[in-house]
Amino acid sequence: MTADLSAKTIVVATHNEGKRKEFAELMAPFGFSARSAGEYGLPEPEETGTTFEENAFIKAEAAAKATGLPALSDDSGLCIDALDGEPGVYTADWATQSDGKRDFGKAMQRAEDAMQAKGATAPAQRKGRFVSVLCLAFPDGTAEYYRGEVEGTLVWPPKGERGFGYDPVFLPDGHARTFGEMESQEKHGLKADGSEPLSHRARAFQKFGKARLGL
Ligand SMILES: O=c1[nH]c(=O)c2ncn([C@@H]3O[C@H](COP(=O)(O)OP(=O)(O)OP(=O)(O)O)[C@@H](O)[C@H]3O)c2[nH]1
Ligand SMILES: [Mg+2]
Repeated sequence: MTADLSAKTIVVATHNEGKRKEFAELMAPFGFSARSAGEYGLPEPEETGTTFEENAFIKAEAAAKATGLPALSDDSGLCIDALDGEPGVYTADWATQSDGKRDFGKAMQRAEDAMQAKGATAPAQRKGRFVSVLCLAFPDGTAEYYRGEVEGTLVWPPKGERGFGYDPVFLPDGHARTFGEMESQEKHGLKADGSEPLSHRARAFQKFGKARLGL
């Protein structure tokens, strides 16, 4: 297969239901059939990279090779300035328990405790960003990357029941509500006027859409 998307089928190389839902909503207007790696029964590859790009490539390449289809992955995380960028690529690991299940209540508490230990109590000392790197990989081994970031402040206690992961403690700059309090369209919907969307993943997806989907 050549490195194009003319077949209008793409594997969403994720096992995270929250991401799968966001990608399905983002891709629907472009007429793409988007099935996730989980739906293809693919195993979750080990993310051994030390950068978002390396891990995004591991996931997309594995899915493209296994299915013979173009695959789009997302490697993302929360980088907190007071913690020298942690948890960063280890954002999911901070939530992973000894039984392999994820507990984001505990992960948010761990981030909070780490900030408290650094004396980061004032909002200005609690800045951070969500980062998303998308990798589009083809069965022929070629790959390309799209990065999106959103700046914000870490708040405590968590607020809101929507979204996933650390959304309830992330207050994006210029907004009065956390990601956890926002409707999905407000968090990651593309804007009709083409202006920049809000979430890190939507910002990366907008770049992917401009390069590949005729956005
Ligand atoms: O509150 C959040 N709002 C978001 O918008 C968001 N995007 C990513 N994350 C968290 O960052 C880690 C990524 O790890 P990650 O890229 O390895 O993904 P994952 O392991 O969940 O799925 P997969 O795509 O690898 O299969 C995971 O802990 C996610 O919960 C977010 N948290
Ligand atoms: Mg992962």
